[in-house]
Amino acid sequence: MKTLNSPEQIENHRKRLLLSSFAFLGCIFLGSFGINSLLENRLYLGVVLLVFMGVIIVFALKARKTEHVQSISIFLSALLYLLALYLLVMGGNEGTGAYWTYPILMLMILLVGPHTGLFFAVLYLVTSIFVLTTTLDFAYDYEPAHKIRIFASTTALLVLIITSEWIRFGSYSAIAEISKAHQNFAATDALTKLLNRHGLHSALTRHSLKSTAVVALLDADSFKTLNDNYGHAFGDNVLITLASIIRQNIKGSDLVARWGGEEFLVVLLNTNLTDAERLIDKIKQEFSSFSFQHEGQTVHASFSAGMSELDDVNKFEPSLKIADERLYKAKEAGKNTVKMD
Ligand SMILES: Nc1nc2c(ncn2[C@@H]2O[C@H](COP(=O)(O)OP(=O)(O)OP(=O)(O)O)[C@@H](O)[C@H]2O)c(=O)[nH]1
Repeated sequence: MKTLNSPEQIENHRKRLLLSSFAFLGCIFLGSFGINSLLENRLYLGVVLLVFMGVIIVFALKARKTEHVQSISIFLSALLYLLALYLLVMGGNEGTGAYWTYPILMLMILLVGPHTGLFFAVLYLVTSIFVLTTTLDFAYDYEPAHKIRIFASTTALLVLIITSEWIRFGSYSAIAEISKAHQNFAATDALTKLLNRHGLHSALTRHSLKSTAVVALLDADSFKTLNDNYGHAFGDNVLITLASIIRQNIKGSDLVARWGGEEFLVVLLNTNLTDAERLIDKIKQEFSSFSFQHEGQTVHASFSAGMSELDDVNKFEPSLKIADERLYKAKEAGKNTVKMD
């Protein structure tokens, strides 16, 4: 079975299952009642039921192949509304049509959810008041007491199903929010609030590069010494500051992640090595001239970087390897350096 990754996919899956089970039930009930009505010479009713059965089957099959099933669901709910109204007005077989409106109305709301479902429910109640209180020549002649019972039980059913749908939708929205928060949490580095490795990988797979991008791997210089001399909290502050300087200098569409302890990875989109080097150099200047304070003393930090080109998301790992090799060269060249070859 295909894995359902988002609440939206789960909701679409629920509707698909609902349509399939209704198509199955529809074949049994609409089919047998339709054929029976034809055999008993109730031509219109028989044709309506059989045509409806066909429509449901076609749409249930179509929904299996469609990603977003809401438009199909709204269309089917409108047809279900008309079918329920038809059964109420014409009375089906000797007035029993009204009984069949109950499952039909239930499905009409389950298919579209609480918001659109409320619209259909109110529409049905208003039209059924009109139908039950007006004398129509072609309509089934219900007993007055029967009319009141039909209306009262329909109202009770619709109120219950709409309420339960609102509750389901409320819990579903809460779960969706929690799930989103967990996804963000799993993709974010706690210290710098940048993406973490996992977050960058997933963000990158969502991108299809329109033109060349550049991968830059930045590594804070002599960070162990900074930690040893000024403490871990000071080191943390240096990392937070570097993260913030990078973020301020890149475009919203670029990606930046904390790659490891004191290592940051930047993916600059739609650019080339020359322009990207200019930008990383600017970040380097800004960072190295930043004055950190420690017990009245001013401390400066720096980073080294290696850069490489990326023309295909699938070639990320080889590009990263090249950037890493160039970062190593930058460290060997005396640190506080950017290497792009
Ligand atoms: N404060 C702080 N330090 C960290 C964190 N993550 C890793 N480090 C430290 O970063 C230091 C990295 O040290 P090394 O890998 O030896 O690198 P370096 O001292 O920067 O040396 P070069 O890379 O050659 O410049 C280690 O001492 C880690 O403990 C963190 O989240 N906060």
